[in-house]
Amino acid sequence: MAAPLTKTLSYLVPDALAGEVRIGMRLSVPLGRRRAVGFLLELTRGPARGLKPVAALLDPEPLIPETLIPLFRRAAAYYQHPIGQVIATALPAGLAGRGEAPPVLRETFYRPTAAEGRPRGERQARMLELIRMRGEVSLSELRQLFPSPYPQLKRLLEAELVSCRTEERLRDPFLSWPVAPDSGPLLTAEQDEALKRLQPLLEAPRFETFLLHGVTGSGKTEVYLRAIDRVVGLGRTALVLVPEIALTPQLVARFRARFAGRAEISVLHSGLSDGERYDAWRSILRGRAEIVIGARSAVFAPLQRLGLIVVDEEHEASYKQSEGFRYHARDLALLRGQQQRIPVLLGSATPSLPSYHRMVSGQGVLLTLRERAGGQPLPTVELVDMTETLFRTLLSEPLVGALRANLERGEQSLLLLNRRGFAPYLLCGSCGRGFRCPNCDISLTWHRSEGSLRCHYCDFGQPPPDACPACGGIDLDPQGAGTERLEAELSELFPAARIARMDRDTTSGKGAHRSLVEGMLAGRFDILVGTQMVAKGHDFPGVTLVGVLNADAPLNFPDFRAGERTFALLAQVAGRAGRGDRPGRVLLQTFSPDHYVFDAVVSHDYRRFCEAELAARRSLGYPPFGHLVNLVLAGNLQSRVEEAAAALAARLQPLPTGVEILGPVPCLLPRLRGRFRMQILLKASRRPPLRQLLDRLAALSRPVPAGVSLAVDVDPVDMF
Ligand SMILES: Nc1ncnc2c1ncn2[C@@H]1O[C@H](COP(=O)(O)OP(=O)(O)OP(=O)(O)O)[C@@H](O)[C@H]1O
Ligand SMILES: [Zn+2]
Repeated sequence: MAAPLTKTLSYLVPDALAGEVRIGMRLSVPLGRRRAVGFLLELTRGPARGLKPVAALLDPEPLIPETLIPLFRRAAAYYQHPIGQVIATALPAGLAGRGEAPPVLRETFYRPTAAEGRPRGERQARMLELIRMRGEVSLSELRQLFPSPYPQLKRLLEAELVSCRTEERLRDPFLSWPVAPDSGPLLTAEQDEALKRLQPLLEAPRFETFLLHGVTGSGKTEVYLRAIDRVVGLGRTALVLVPEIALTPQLVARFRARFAGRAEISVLHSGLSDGERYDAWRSILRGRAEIVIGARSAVFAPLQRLGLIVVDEEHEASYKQSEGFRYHARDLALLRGQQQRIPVLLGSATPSLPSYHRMVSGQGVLLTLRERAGGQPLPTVELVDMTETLFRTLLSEPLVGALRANLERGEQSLLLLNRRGFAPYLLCGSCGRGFRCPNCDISLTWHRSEGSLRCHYCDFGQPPPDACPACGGIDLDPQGAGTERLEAELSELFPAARIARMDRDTTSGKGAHRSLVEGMLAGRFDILVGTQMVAKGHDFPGVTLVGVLNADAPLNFPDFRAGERTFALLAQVAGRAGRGDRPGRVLLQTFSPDHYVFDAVVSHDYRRFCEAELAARRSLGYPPFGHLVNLVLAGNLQSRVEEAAAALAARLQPLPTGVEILGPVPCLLPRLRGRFRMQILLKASRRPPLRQLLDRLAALSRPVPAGVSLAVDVDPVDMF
């Protein structure tokens, strides 16, 4: 059911529907006194006693392929989430609700007929000219160029100067990035070797996990392309998961260029409307797309005859959904591979510790690319010790010098400061009062160009007051720096430089991110400033200098993964340097140059970092050596949430042997969007006792009182 029920329900199929009903269809069924949407997961024969009849079938054909049903079942059980809501997450929006599918779009196309002649009206004549010139023009385009074109079109049709045809339109706006077909470079020896290892499983699929660990710029994408080419050539389909599709225009373009005219690619991205998602789902289901590229939820794409799943940048935290159904797409990709008996290829320059650990403990095949594809060296990485520079300079002298030299040589630079806005705080110069979000109780960030104080968690915003509400003082001081301030400072330092900024604020508009990428590729910018977005996957051959402003900032995050995350971020951003003909240089500004993370980044030694980090995790029993489940309670009344957390912790006793309970304690963000939050962290070295405890939790009637919500986060990734 598309309802928060943990169990599945049985209904009777009335004789009238028996001929048409099939697994994977949506049904309208009675639930209590109302009607609800259900998903048909299983058909059995048996006694009908006590069963209510199905009211209607909502789909003429199954909407869910049978192969996905075991995935939904396992995911629901593993993440302790109602199966109906699991399915609802997978399906295009709207289909789990009242059952109304978005209308199928039809598009009309106009073509010239053989008839010669010129219509009388000026508008008609211009339309006809366009249609003749182009051979065929769609109604939607005509509507854009000629508002309300219908009367003229009608006359053109009547005069038999044009003809028209209508077809079902599958909407895909991602198809506009221009591509030139390409057949791919000669493989490097390492790429070739990796493909040889993959080959047998592409030909005769069975489940296996491959981890492609390739240094930045080693050409992992090329390995995916060749592997998929093989899969498609054998008549099977492939699924490619990427962390965030809107930030991956280059990868998508490479796929489209390579498969142009040979295989249909369906791109599932966040810019799709509900209708477009529905179209994409249907076209995949009907086998019209051989290759599907998409973010997290694409792991459920209804591909048939699947032959390979690729998970690019598999270390990315965005593969984990952080609310509702809290699944991890990489883990579900592995599960799907196992269920459908096909290989799964994980790729990254900085693989996650769990994936790396799987390989070294023999649960998969490690494929390594040690060299960059064009033979370029990895960039040199240098530390700038900020404890030795003057207090409060944002840009150190060495970094300014390197930027200047790069500008003089006409080479591009990229700067990372992982904080958007102008300044993280605005403080009253007289009394020191700051401004906090009324909903989340954290400091508001000063966005100068927007003229507002903004919360980065709930997006609350307010204009800054003219005077301090506490003391009436009028000089409010921005403290610290974000990307907006960095951009401003750079423009003062280098007035002639062409500077662009890439962060959530500058890329929210349609096509904005893409035009920044295109601008960098075309050499229209000298310096690109941004948050971690600039570190992701870009292949800008012109960039020779990378600078990181607060390289140690993420180390201070109170999370056992802080080291792993910092390493990944720094290694990834460093890897943007020197990908073209000229060598790259990286400067990391840090207040703690002695931290072991920096050794690993400077020496590009991923393995040594992993070994050290794994040893630490092992001694503390953290993943991948232990398993975590976070229970997050939230509500409007603090005392209620506290009491509920204490009561729940008590009800979990006695704990199965091997399970530890940490808390209840307030969450790292004790208030978020106006709700108070407490967490109970469960930790175990083995899964079975943890599972046993979760089953007990699921069986509790009313685990939390009214007014308090409970979220179960299995394998949490962000514990804020
Ligand atoms: N065999 C090859 N010969 C020459 N160039 C290649 C070859 N394979 C890939 N390349 C080029 O090398 C560059 C880097 O490739 P790609 O972007 O796939 O690297 P990557 O491994 O994904 O890097 P990162 O993890 O840093 O994003 C691209 O410009 C690509 O076209
Ligand atoms: Zn807030």
